[in-house]
Amino acid sequence: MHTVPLVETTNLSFQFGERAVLHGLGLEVPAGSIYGFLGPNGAGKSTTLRLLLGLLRPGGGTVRLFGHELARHRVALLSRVGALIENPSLYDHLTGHENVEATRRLRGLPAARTAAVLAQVGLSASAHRPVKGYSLGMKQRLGLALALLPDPDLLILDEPTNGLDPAGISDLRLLLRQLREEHGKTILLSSHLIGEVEKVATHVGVIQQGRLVFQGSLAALQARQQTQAELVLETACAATCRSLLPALAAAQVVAAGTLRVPFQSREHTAALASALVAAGQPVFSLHCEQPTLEDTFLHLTETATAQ
Ligand SMILES: Nc1ncnc2c1ncn2[C@@H]1O[C@H](COP(=O)(O)OP(=O)(O)OP(=O)(O)O)[C@@H](O)[C@H]1O
Repeated sequence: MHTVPLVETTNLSFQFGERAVLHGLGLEVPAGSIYGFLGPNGAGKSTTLRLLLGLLRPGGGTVRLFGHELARHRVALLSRVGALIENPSLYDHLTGHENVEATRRLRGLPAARTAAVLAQVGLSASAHRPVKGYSLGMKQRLGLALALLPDPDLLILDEPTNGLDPAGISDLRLLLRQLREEHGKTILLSSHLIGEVEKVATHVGVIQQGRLVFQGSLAALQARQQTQAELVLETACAATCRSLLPALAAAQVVAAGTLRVPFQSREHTAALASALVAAGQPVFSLHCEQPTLEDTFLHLTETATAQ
């Protein structure tokens, strides 16, 4: 069954004055996903998230949320979205509970929501302490509690781990997973760190200079990573080996005695070793090097820059 993406942009463009910042973006955030929106600083992540929240008006293209056009049903659609775009604005001298209560009343939401969201973000026990004593991670969770007040179906979080220590990042990751798995939320979060996103995301979009250079499941990104594996061969004379064996025609001579060749399969590797020995060439070592997901991410963003 094909379900409508919760967020879908078509040919979305934006410019600040003369400066084009987004070029024909086609985001698709599947319902029930944690979508990691990745890109280096300045790539256009925050601008995109602002467009999704109706805080900026597109220069071209459309934004659809829950299958409906944002420009036409803005209020109704945004009532189903919770967002954390900058550091949450909190009253430091008030308690966590009082902070949530203030926003709840302002928005006319049921009284029971306050305790519910504080529990959801794991702050029930500290709810009656002043926020000025909270760690950055606790403040971030309180910000999330505010975003969760209207019980939104979709959460949009801009760099939610910014400034958090490793323990805070790990806590937040756990919380996001819980929100998805136990409360059915779809989460779109931006980050410039693939290492962070790969631990929590089910889907990934990579943006570079305002263009989407990859979009798909995390598994698809990992599959791309696997296709970039290379065999590294240490031998006596790399150039001789390459000229002797057709299988090495595409190999790269990286040093006098070292060749790199795209990895194909274990069988291909074994055949290559036999052919080298049969051709009288020594094989000092032959091993497979797999790029990390971070290498793949850097490669994606660097390739795009070079275009
Ligand atoms: N108000 C503005 N006026 C002019 N240019 C802007 C404005 N805000 C952002 N930009 C530019 O638009 C581009 C995209 O910025 P954006 O903040 O969306 O990137 P980002 O991917 O979120 O990066 P970061 O992680 O650094 O926030 C950048 O080149 C930025 O300098």
